[in-house]
Amino acid sequence: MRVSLIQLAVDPAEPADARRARAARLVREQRTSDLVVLPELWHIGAFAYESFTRDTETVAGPTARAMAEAARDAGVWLHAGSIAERPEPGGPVFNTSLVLSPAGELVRTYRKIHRFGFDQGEAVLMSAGTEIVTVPLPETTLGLATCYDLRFPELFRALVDAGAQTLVVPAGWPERRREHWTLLARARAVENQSYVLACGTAGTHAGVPQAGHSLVVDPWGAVLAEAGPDEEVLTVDLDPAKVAKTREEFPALKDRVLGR
Ligand SMILES: NC(=O)CCC(=O)C(=O)O
Repeated sequence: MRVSLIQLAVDPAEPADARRARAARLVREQRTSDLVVLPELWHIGAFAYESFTRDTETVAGPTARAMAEAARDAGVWLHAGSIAERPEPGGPVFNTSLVLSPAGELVRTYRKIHRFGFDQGEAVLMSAGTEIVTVPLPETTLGLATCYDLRFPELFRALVDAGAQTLVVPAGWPERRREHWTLLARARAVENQSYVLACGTAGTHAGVPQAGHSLVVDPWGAVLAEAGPDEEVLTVDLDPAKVAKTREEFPALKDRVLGR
């Protein structure tokens, strides 16, 4: 199973429509992949708080439409990262991930459960999701999480209990906490004996330099590929059978005592 993580640069000087067109072009270039992943809130920037309630969309809006066409043209499963979703005019805004099929259909959405910012930014401007979301693909079952969610192991355990084998984490993670990003991505892979596809952004927006360093981690915790700081596409061939093999050969998940 071939996966491509598109570590997109988010530059405030680039209009959102131009970035959508560029992201769509990059998705179309991944036609040899089975699954393509984009980062969190790439249409506005994960730290561009002033955009959170201003530049909102629905799941039928311009980002979703551009991504549906790109997924269909490339014939790939597409985790299109997340958008600032406002389902109803004047209603709450969610940080919502979109998963599209190779036919360009929106098959699942995930609303980020843990909002970042303590008492500012996302934590006050957006509403929290409540639903654990998995997506069965032909080769693996995805478990969905977003950025700050990476710090909450109980979410990932719940995803594994719901059948997840490949944990997908779009993010807009800052450079100043890059060590946490790589450490936590590997920890979530090891403790859940799952692949982790962690896809961040590049560049600087809202004055916050982004970490880049997207990574693909295998169920044993080995980093199969890691990006640098700039815009880059990481393409990796995964062996979906490795999840069951790892869980069978080192059955730590079966030894759980609490929370079963
Ligand atoms: N967009 C985010 O969720 C940022 C998370 C973050 O900066 C951190 O957990 O550290």
